[in-house]
Amino acid sequence: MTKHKMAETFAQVKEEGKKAFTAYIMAGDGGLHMLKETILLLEDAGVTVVEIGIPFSDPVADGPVIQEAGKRALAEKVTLQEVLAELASFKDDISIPVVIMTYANPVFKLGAETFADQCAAAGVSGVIIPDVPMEEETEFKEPLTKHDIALIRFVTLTSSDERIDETVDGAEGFIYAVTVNGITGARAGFAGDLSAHLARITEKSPVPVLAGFGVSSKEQAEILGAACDGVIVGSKIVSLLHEGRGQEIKELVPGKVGVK
Ligand SMILES: O=P(O)(O)OC[C@@H](O)[C@@H](O)c1c[nH]c2ccccc12
Repeated sequence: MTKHKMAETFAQVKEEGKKAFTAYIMAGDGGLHMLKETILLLEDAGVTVVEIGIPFSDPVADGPVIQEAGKRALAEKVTLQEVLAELASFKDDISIPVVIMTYANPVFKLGAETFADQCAAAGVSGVIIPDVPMEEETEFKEPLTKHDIALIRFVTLTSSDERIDETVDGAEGFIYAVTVNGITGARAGFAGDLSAHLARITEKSPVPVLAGFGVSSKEQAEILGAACDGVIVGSKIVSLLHEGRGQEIKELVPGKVGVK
């Protein structure tokens, strides 16, 4: 798939009266052979997009749950290249768009061109590199653009209006709207003005705006989703999969807006 295909998927979800639901998983947690099965389980659960994390030794933005999953995956010696090769082997058997989440270092090591080529061969629609700010994205973006793969940008709670304008200008795939100040992980509550913040970004953005960090229940997904185009759920999904409770993931995914 490509970023244009991903855009079609988002449009279809909207047409169905639903919000997008992106599920983050850690590649190699439980073994790389589990990847296809896990993606099919997410598809069945009604997930819109799967965000596949690549295990990394120094995951600065990851909270404890994702860090532990990364350690388990690293113990399996799973690498970026292996994940992309594995994905390529079954890409025609899955139907939801795939986004790769990796830090800059593994991409540098592989080379941005090779990385983009291998993402294309793996049918990847988008890439998230959280430690690469917009100002430094060009060398990653150019080779991805050749393959019609999106480089996804972040907006944070502290982004000024001016910064939001710059970020949405030329944004691709979707905007990752970070909902808390800090690292990933489940949280009980959010700032009171979060919905207004999300609505403001959504109004400005040419691509869907998805809210992520700390979303761990269907109720939270519904509340945040109401102010933007959907949510991203990581730690909760990673925990459920690790505990062998993958069947419960469907209970996190909201149905049609306004229908309980
Ligand atoms: O785990 P949470 O709080 O549900 O948040 C999603 C997040 O885990 C996932 O998108 C992610 C994992 N590692 C990251 C690093 C940076 C930004 C985002 C991420």
